[in-house]
Amino acid sequence: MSSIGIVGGSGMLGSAIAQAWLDSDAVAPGDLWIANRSGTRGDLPAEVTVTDDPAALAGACDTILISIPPAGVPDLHLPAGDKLIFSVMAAVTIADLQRLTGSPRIIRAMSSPAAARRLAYSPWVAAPGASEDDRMVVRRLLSACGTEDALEDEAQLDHFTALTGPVPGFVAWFAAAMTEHAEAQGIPPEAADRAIRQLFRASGEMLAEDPPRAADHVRQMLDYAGTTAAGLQVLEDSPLRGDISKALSAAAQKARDMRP
Ligand SMILES: NC(=O)C1=CN([C@@H]2O[C@H](COP(=O)(O)OP(=O)(O)OC[C@H]3O[C@@H](n4cnc5c(N)ncnc54)[C@H](O)[C@@H]3O)[C@@H](O)[C@H]2O)C=CC1
Ligand SMILES: O=C(O)[C@@H]1CCC=N1
Repeated sequence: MSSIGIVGGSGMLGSAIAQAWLDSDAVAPGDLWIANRSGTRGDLPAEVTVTDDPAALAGACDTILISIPPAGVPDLHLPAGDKLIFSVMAAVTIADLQRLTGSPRIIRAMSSPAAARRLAYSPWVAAPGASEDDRMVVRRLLSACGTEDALEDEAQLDHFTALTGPVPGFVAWFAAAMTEHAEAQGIPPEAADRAIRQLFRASGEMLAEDPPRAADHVRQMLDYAGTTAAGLQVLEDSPLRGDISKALSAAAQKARDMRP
């Protein structure tokens, strides 16, 4: 593969993606460029080129991933001609990316730091100027980070910014609530912590298997009509489902409000 650069490649998400690419051999270290604010290498292998100049990276690389905070976008100088640009930034639209880089070949994705474990979910939307080859390149690069899906409606990426961008994100809130409940019952905090971490590890693996789907698991437990069903019925009768939807909508709205 030709050179590929990550602007913001030492940040939380950019470094996770770089690690996935290097670990999976999707990108050879000698083909990878990283731009960050300081130009410092950190733990990156010596063959990776590190720069504090995004324009130099854009000059050298055929494919450029942008992963900087949305607030930094107005100050970013990244003339890219017609190179392939792809972004995992929240809030920054395909139109913004076209204005920023001048390139028509844009693919906008959402991903997550779970990429470091090759467990990210990365939905993406291509601009009309992106070719079939461009789509294949990005599909391969995002597959190296976990699973990916091509979508048609760019607006849905704001919802994925809420749903799957943060890891463990909203799931951590449920784990914390269960841990607090266990502690409130007098269970020693260390045991409560270990118990709930193990529960979420096992649940994650079981839910990743398909089928059954999450809703089918719930239905099976309700049908079993045992202890779990008694608790689940309290949730079913509560406003929690609507509140979860409100929370995810607020996060998606924040992404829309953060447009640079
Ligand atoms: N951290 C997360 O969980 C997720 C982050 N994202 C998105 O990823 C993007 C990056 O987020 P994080 O990695 O959390 O940020 P971060 O703050 O950890 O890292 C940002 C990186 O960008 C570099 N940077 C900033 N401005 C730059 C510039 N003008 N030129 C070169 N390098 C520059 C910084 O040196 C740093 O390495 C954001 O747009 C965010 O919305 C998306 C999904 C999840
Ligand atoms: O919380 C945030 O703003 C970032 C974007 C998506 C996930 N984390």
